Amino acid sequence: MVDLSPFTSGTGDFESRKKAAQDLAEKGHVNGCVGITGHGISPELVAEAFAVAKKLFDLPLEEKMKAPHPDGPTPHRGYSGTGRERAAAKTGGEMDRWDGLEGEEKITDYKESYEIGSDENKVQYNIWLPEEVFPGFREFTTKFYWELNKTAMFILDALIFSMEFTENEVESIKALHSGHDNQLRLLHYPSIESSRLKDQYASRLGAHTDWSAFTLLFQDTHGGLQFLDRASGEFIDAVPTEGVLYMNIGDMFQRISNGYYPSALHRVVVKDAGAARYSIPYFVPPDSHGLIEPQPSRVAKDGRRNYEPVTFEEYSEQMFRTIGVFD
Ligand SMILES: O=C(O)CCC(=O)C(=O)O
Ligand SMILES: [Fe+2]
Repeated sequence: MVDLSPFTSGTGDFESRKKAAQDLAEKGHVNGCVGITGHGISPELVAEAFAVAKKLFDLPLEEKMKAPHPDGPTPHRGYSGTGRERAAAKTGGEMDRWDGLEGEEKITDYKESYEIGSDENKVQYNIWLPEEVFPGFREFTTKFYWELNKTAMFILDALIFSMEFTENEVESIKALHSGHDNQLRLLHYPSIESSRLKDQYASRLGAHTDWSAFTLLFQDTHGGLQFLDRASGEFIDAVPTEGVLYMNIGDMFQRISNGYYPSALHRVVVKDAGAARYSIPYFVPPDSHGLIEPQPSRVAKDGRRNYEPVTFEEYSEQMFRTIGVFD
């Protein structure tokens, strides 16, 4: 756990910010993930977001399908129903294990999602439900998106501060994070029948890293999110804790930091007797055309550059071609 209130409160002096950043650097360096307190997002707003997500997923399928995620990677927006091919592909090996349990047909009904971005993003353009299907959905999720971006920018400040980058480097990294390429995802993992629960650690979302610079994650009380502990090779629970949001480093900040912060490998397993689970990830990538590269001051310290420059757009396309999934 890291307390980032010196960054979010607007009152943190240099010393308290420095301490918080050092704490972040020490803990985040281990597995690329930390729990964050003092993040500045009110519990009421988070509760409202979960209520909105539940209301959305409770709608009849034909209503949700009025904002369908298109085939292909762009835009990665709108509603994705359960059982899309890409979801199964993402869980790769772990689906086999799950399938083998009862020799049932491939289980596909385990996750549905809705992706939201900035209305100013013309490439990843939003796909909204007609207003009458869910009055207020667009307004609330847009407000929530920009509230989360404020916290994301404080976290970016803390990450940058913790790396002791030069002033020029700080400015160039910040300039790459306008917020218009972020992605708010509402996620629902339906409940799983007890007859299918022989292996309560069966997977809901296979192990992966995010492509973002970093990701914020809110989850309900059911648990299931796990991060890889790199030293032991074991997955450890990100225990749902009141007031805590989990932050994980993604592939882009791993590159920016020349690998100082590792991109966190994580997955979601079934817990809590297969109860339905809701979660809300918020991905914070750099703007798609900006060049992402290990910062020279860090490269000088490390004595080598661990990654070649790439834009987020190139990287996503490359990843998409390799694994055929969107995120
Ligand atoms: O549902 C979760 O807790 C994690 C979701 C996740 O890792 C993702 O969408 O990339
Ligand atoms: Fe993820």
